[in-house]
This record gives sequence, structure tokens and C-alpha cells, in this order.
Amino acid sequence: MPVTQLAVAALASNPVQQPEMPVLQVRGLEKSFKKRQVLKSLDWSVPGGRVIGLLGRNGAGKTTLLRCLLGLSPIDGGSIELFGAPMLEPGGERMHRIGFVPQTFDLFPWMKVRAYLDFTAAFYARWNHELVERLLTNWELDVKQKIGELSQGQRQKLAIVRAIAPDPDLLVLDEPVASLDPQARRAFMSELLALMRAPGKTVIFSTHITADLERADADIALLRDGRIQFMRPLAELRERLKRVVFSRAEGWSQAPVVAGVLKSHVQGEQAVLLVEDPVVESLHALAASEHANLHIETPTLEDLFVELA
Ligand SMILES: Nc1ncnc2c1ncn2[C@@H]1O[C@H](COP(=O)(O)OP(=O)(O)OP(=O)(O)O)[C@@H](O)[C@H]1O
Repeated sequence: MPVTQLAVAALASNPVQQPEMPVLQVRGLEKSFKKRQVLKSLDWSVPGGRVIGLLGRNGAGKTTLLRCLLGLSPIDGGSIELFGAPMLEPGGERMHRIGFVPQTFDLFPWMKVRAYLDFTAAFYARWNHELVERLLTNWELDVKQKIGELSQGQRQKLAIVRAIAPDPDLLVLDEPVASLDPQARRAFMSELLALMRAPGKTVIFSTHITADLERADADIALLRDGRIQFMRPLAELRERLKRVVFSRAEGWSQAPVVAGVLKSHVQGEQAVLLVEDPVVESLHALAASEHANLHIETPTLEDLFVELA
């Protein structure tokens, strides 16, 4: 088994504790586009009350997975349960409990922002008018402008306002901040976290911007090879996974073997290892016997993503 697969297998063997009933339960999900199999017998259990960052490389299948979960794309096999009942098709009462921000928002280009929000509000029993007004002001959205005339970033802001306003129990966002400038991203993240302070709310969002996941203190779910490879709290990943660097002038023919190594490579004078729960005394002993200097670092999420995705 390649080392990266070993790494993610090791992480998967210690799954996140799930104190609440799952909001989402996926079993054996299969999805192909013609001969391209994107999701392969994917299992995923998402507990309530968490912020979950869905990470994966370009083309890993994040958008496909999110669309399948919401019934927006037909599945080839397996089952999906939302709030404890099978997800068969979009619509119905349960959909009022779900907010979705798609990767691109290009509906109703002829409608003005105010008319669009009023029209949408009419479909929902719960619609937070006060929050809508606050976000419109904070994010400088002109309610008299037509949606088709908004910039990409402004459209994304509108999509976020529209998704949050009905006070959903589950908020699903597909790269929601890709077009937002850093200021708007920060504002969005703090709104999102404020929303999450209410008990039982769950957020799933895919992103490439690892700093946003760090700000949200999210659980990280890694999608690779058509499956969720592991889901673990970011704080736990950062606490337990360390980047261990041995360096010496003569370099290395291969990286030293240490307990808990998930991945390693040699780079000039350095042997760089990603190690779970390293035993510091053993590493120091090994460094001394190999006449090497030792550095133990806490990896950034970006480092982890590069190593594991
Ligand atoms: N409608 C479609 N028809 C055919 N292939 C598709 C379709 N939608 C997605 N795919 C393929 O499925 C795979 C997964 O795509 P998807 O958009 O889900 O990935 P992603 O992880 O969201 O990527 P990114 O990070 O680039 O947004 C890709 O190989 C893509 O080409």
C-alpha cells in the first residue's frame, strides 16, 4: 500500500467521537459520470453541531458529493439519510432545514436583489429579516442592482445571505468564499461561526483556503480516491501530527524509520517525516545516534493537506 494510503488509513482508524445523532448518514455511495467513477462506496457519518471542512484536490469529487447529498444529482448506488430519514429527492419540509451555497450562483439574472430576496423569503417559515438587512449593509450589496449585473464576489455574497436567512439546521457550502476578498471572507466566517453557536447547527463546506478552516476550528474530512478517508477535529490533527526534521551535512539515502510515521521524504540534508504521536525521547536518541540535528514542528493545515490529499 503506498505510504499516503497508509497515512490516511492510520488516521481513519481513529475516527472523531460522535456525541450526537448523525445529521447525515451516507452508506456505500456510488457516483459515476459515464466511465469515470467519482464516488466509490463512500461512507460518511456527520454528527450534529459541528463545522466540517471538506478537503480534497481539484477533481476529487467534492462538488459531486455535496450535490448528491442534497438530491441535486442522481446517485448510482448506496443510501443517504438526512435528519434520520432517506434523502430521495429535493423538496419537502426537510429542505427548509437545509441551506446551500453553490460554487456559482447564476439564477434569476433579470431580478433585482431586493425582489429576489423578498420572493425567496415567501417560501420560508423562518426567515431572518434582521440578519438579511445587516449582511446587505455590511457587505455593501445594492438591493436595486440586478443579479446579472453583480460581480462574481457580490453574487457569492448574495448566495450566502440567501442560504443563511432561513436559519437552516444544516448549511452546505461549496467553496463559498472563493470569489470573496480577504475582508469579506473574514466577515463571512465570523457570521458563520456566530450562526453555529446555536446548538445543533451543522455546517459542511468545501474549500481550498485552509486558513478559513483554521479560523472555524473545523473538523477536517478528507475526500480522496472517491472516499472520505478520515474525519478528525483540526485541533486534534495539529496536536497529534508533527513534522519531524532530521538534518545532517552528509544527507540521507533514505529517511530514518520511526514509530508512528505516516509519510516521509528526503530533501538534500534533511529527512522530513510526518509522525503521529511522536515519542520525543526516542527521536532525540535516534538523532544522537545518527549525528543529526532534530526539529519537531507543528504542521500547518496547508502542510497536512499537501502531505495527505
Ligand atoms: N456533469 C459532469 N459530467 C461529467 N463529468 C463530471 C461532471 N461533473 C463532474 N464531473 C467529473 O467528476 C470529477 C469530480 O468533479 P468535482 O467537480 O466533483 O470535483 P471537485 O473536487 O469539486 O473539484 P474542484 O476542487 O476543482 O472544484 C471530475 O473528474 C469531473 O470532471
